[in-house]
Amino acid sequence: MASEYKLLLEGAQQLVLICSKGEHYLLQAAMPNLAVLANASVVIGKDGYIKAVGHADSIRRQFSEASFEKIIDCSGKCILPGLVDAHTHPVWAGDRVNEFAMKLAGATYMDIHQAGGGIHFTVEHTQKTSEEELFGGFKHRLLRMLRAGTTLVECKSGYGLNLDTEIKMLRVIERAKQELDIGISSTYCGAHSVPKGKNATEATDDIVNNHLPKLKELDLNGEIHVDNIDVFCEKGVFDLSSNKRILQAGKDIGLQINFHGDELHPMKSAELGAELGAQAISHLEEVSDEGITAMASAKCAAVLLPTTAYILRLKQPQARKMLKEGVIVALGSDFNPNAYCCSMPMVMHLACVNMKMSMKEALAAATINAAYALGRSHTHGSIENGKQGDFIILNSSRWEHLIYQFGGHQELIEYVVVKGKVIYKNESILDY
Ligand SMILES: N=CN[C@@H](CCC(=O)O)C(=O)O
Ligand SMILES: [Zn+2]
Repeated sequence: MASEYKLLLEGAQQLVLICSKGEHYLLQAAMPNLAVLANASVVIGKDGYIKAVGHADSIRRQFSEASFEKIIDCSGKCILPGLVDAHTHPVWAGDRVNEFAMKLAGATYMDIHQAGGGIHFTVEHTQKTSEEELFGGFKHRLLRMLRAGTTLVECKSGYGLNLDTEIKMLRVIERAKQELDIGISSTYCGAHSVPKGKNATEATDDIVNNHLPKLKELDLNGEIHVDNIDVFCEKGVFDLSSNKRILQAGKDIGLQINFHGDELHPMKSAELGAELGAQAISHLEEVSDEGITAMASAKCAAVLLPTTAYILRLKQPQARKMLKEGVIVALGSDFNPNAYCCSMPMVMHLACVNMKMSMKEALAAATINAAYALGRSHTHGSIENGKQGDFIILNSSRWEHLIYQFGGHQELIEYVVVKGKVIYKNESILDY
């Protein structure tokens, strides 16, 4: 094929496609057969999208006349799709390291929240921090995520609570979408907590009557585009009826419903999400059996967050039961000042050890299923013709090392590629 291409990834020991038939998600039954090719290559076009995937010999023959801007010799290495992080809170100011000490000493998440710490502390600091400074911190965190292999990440507002600060956070996220290579799905989470001076009903009224119309206006004039709407559905925060009003109003202006539910108390959030057509619900440590059934039939993804259950010593979400019942299980880091983890390899490791997922299940949950939770699995989450050319290349001959090595991704991830462009090359990796 005589033509010009952006990138050739050549002769990988393992090319982990995830899926190969255009699936938008994988259920448990399909996960043991995760698509993996041996001695394989990938071609990425000038537009950043995948043009060919196959055995190295066949790609070499097919593209013998073609020229490539860059060729990476992947012999002895593994290629995987870029990881997808389906849940983060990465825009904030103020340091909460002291709360870690409080939790180690026995304080619960709600003890700290009700004493004015937690989200309230971060809100106070985020409200008084400039947009420029917030962008600086956010950019630094996104680069950390990229180096850990994340190429698409969901990013929430929610440390503003008042309209001006929520818009400030969303502008910061929008700027990152324009200026950085990492893919972003942005989420309005103005109902992350009830702001001081208001009760939940007043806060709900403000969101429905003021925040959401403003978001619609900003979208229409091209200033900010938001993808998802989120609420913290929790006892003492926003109850089921406030959730219903806010989430439905968000859906009415075109946002995908993707919210926090059934985390600390059983709230029937899963049942509500299924009823409202939610794309995803996160946490679910306290989900009911009926909620699991409802999510499975509504094709509503469960975004499980192993760092939260670990740090807060919560009961683990029932990943095995959800998988068995046909729920689309995805993973997220929940990066936030409470759960300071930017690494999806670490998240997958915790999902395997603490939630009893297999490595194949964890990888599918951190790629195609996480992309599904963000409504992006037609472009992300697997290595297939026509999808965006996002990859990680491991200096290892078996992909499982990405999960098996506990906190070892710095030594393993040699390249991170977004849209066919090398965004990160780990110069400290030596070939032995
Ligand atoms: N549970 C609510 N929100 C976050 C925590 C946010 C914070 O503590 O700042 C979560 O998903 O874990
Ligand atoms: Zn969260």
